[in-house]
Amino acid sequence: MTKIGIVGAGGRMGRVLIEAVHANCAVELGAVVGRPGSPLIGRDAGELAGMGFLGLSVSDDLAAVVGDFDVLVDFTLPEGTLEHAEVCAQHGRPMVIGTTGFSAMQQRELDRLGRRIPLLIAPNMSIGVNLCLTLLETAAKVLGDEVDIEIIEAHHRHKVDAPSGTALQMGGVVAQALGRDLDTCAIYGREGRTGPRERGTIGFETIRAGDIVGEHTVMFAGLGERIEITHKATSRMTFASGALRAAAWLVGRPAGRYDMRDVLGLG
Ligand SMILES: NC(=O)C1=CN([C@@H]2O[C@H](COP(=O)(O)OP(=O)(O)OC[C@H]3O[C@@H](n4cnc5c(N)ncnc54)[C@H](OP(=O)(O)O)[C@@H]3O)[C@@H](O)[C@H]2O)C=CC1
Ligand SMILES: O=C(O)C1=N[C@H](C(=O)O)C[C@H](O)C1
Repeated sequence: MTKIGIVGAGGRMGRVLIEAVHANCAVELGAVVGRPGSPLIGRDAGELAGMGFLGLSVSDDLAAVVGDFDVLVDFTLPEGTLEHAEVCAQHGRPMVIGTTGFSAMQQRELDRLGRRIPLLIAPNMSIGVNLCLTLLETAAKVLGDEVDIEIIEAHHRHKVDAPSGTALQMGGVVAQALGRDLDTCAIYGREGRTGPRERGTIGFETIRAGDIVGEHTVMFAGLGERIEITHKATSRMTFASGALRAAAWLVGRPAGRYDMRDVLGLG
C-alpha cells in the first residue's frame, strides 16, 4: 500500500486530503505535517479533518518524518512547496504538487528539482479539467484564428493567486495549439477606454466570491456562433482523489516533471 505524506495539514485541501486518504483503500496515511509554530502541531490528523481519532499526530518537521511516507502531496504556497521539494530531493522522495501561483523563477527551480526526483505538478488534479484540456486543444486547432478566445474563472474569496493556475494552463494549451506565445498575447482584465478587441489576444477574467470551489469557462466566440467549454468543481474531494491517483502512479517512476495528463494517458 502506498504511504502518503501530506503537508499543509490545516489548509482547505490538506484537511480534505486526510479524509480522502482515509477513504481510499489503495493508500494509507504515513505522515501529516503542518507549518512550524502552527497551533495544529501535535494534534491528531483525523480529528483535525473532522473524522475522529486516527492515532497520527501532526508533525512540524518534514525531514524528521520523511521515512514514514513513499510520496509527498503538497497543496500549500509556492515558497513552502519549494522548501518541501528540496527536502524530498535530498531524501529521494517523489512529490505531487497541487500548489499554484509559481513565478517563472520558481518554475525553473521546479524544473531543476524534477531532474533529481519524480515531480508531478498540476494546477488542477480533477479528471474533468484534464479532459477539458484535450477538448480545448482540439477546439483551438479546428476554430483557429477566426474566433476570439476568453477564459473566465471563478473561485472562493480566500484564493490568493489570479488568474488561477488552471486558467493559465488552459490559456497555455490554447496558445500552443494556435502557435501563439501566451506571455505576449494574454490580456489580464480590461477597464477604461480599451478600444476594440485586438485579434490574436487571449483574455482572462477573474471572479472571487463566496465559497465557489472552482469554475472555468473557455469561450471561443466567432461571428454567428460561440462555443464554450466549462468545468465546474463542486467539491474539493475531486482534487484530492485526483492527487491520490497521481501519487500512486508516481511512485517508482524515474526522476522527471510529470502532469496529470500523463497519469490519465492524455499527454
Ligand atoms: N491542483 C489542484 O487541483 C488544486 C490546487 N489548489 C491550490 O492549492 C493551494 C492551497 O489551497 P488551499 O488548501 O485552498 O489553501 P489554504 O490557504 O487553505 O491552505 C494552505 C496551507 O499551506 C500551508 N502553508 C502556507 N505556506 C506554507 C509554508 N511556507 N510552509 C508550509 N506550509 C505552508 C498553510 O499553513 P498555515 O495555515 O499555517 O498558514 C495551510 O495549511 C493553492 O495554491 C491552490 O491554488 C487548490 C485546490 C485544487
Ligand atoms: O485555490 C483553489 O481553490 C483552486 N486552485 C486551483 C487553481 O488555481 O487553478 C485549482 C482549483 O480550481 C481550486
